[in-house]
Amino acid sequence: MNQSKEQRILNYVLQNAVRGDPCSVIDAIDTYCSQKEWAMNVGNEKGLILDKTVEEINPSVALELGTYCGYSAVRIARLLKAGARLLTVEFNPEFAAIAKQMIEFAGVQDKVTLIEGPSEEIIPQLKKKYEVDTLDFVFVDHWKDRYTPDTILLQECSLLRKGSVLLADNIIVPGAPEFVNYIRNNPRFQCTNYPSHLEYMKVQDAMKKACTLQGEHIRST
Ligand SMILES: O=C(NCCCCCn1ccc2cnccc21)c1cc(-c2ccc(F)cc2)cc(O)c1O
Ligand SMILES: [Mg+2]
Repeated sequence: MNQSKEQRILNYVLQNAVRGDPCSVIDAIDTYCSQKEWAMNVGNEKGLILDKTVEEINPSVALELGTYCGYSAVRIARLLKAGARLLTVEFNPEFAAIAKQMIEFAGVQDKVTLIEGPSEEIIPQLKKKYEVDTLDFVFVDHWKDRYTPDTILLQECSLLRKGSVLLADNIIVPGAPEFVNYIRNNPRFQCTNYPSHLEYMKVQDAMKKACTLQGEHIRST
C-alpha cells in the first residue's frame, strides 16, 4: 500500500528536522511542501501573521479547527507561555495520526490536546469534557462552509468572551464568502483583513481577524 502524501511529509520531518525543535519541524515541512509536494499547511507567509496574532494575544487557552499534519499546531504551541494550552480538532483519523506524531516530535505535546471528530460535535463538549471556560484565541482552518456555523456555535456555547480573537485562514482561496459576509455585518465583531498568498504559491489569499466586542450576550428585555 503506497504511502500517503501526509506520511511522506512526516517522514521528511523525522529525517530532516531536530527532535524537540519546533522551528526545525516548521522549516522542514515548508521545505518539503514548497519543493516536493504542495500541501494545505498555513505556510510561512501566513504563518508569520498567525505568529504575530498569537504573540499579541498571548492566549492561555487556544482552539484550532483543522489540525491536518500539525504544522499550525506546532507554530501556535511553540509560542504559548508555561501552562497555556492549545486544543486542536481534526476530523480525518489519518491526518490526526500524522499530526500526533508531528506534535510529539516537535516536543510540544504537553501544550497540545488533539481531539478527533467534527467541530460541531466537539465545540459543545469543550466546557464540560475539556474544562474550557472561555477561549482567548481560535484559529479557523477547517471546512470553509463550517466557518460561519461554528462561529455561531462558539457563541451559543458561551465560549467567546469580550476580547476573544478568531483568525480565519483562506478568506480568498478556497474562500469563505458567507463567513466574510457574516462577520463583516456582525456588530459583535471588529474585523481586520490580512492580505497574503496561498501557501507555497504566488496566488492571492488572505486571513481575517475578528475580535469579539462583547461576550455572552445577556439578552436585554
Ligand atoms: O480545505 C482546506 N482546509 C480544510 C481541510 C479539511 C478540514 C476537515 N476538518 C478538519 C477539522 C474538522 C472539524 N470539523 C469538520 C471538518 C474538519 C484548505 C484547502 C486549501 C486549498 C486546496 C486546494 C487549492 F487548490 C487551493 C487551496 C488551502 C488551505 O489552506 C486549506 O485550509
Ligand atoms: Mg488553510
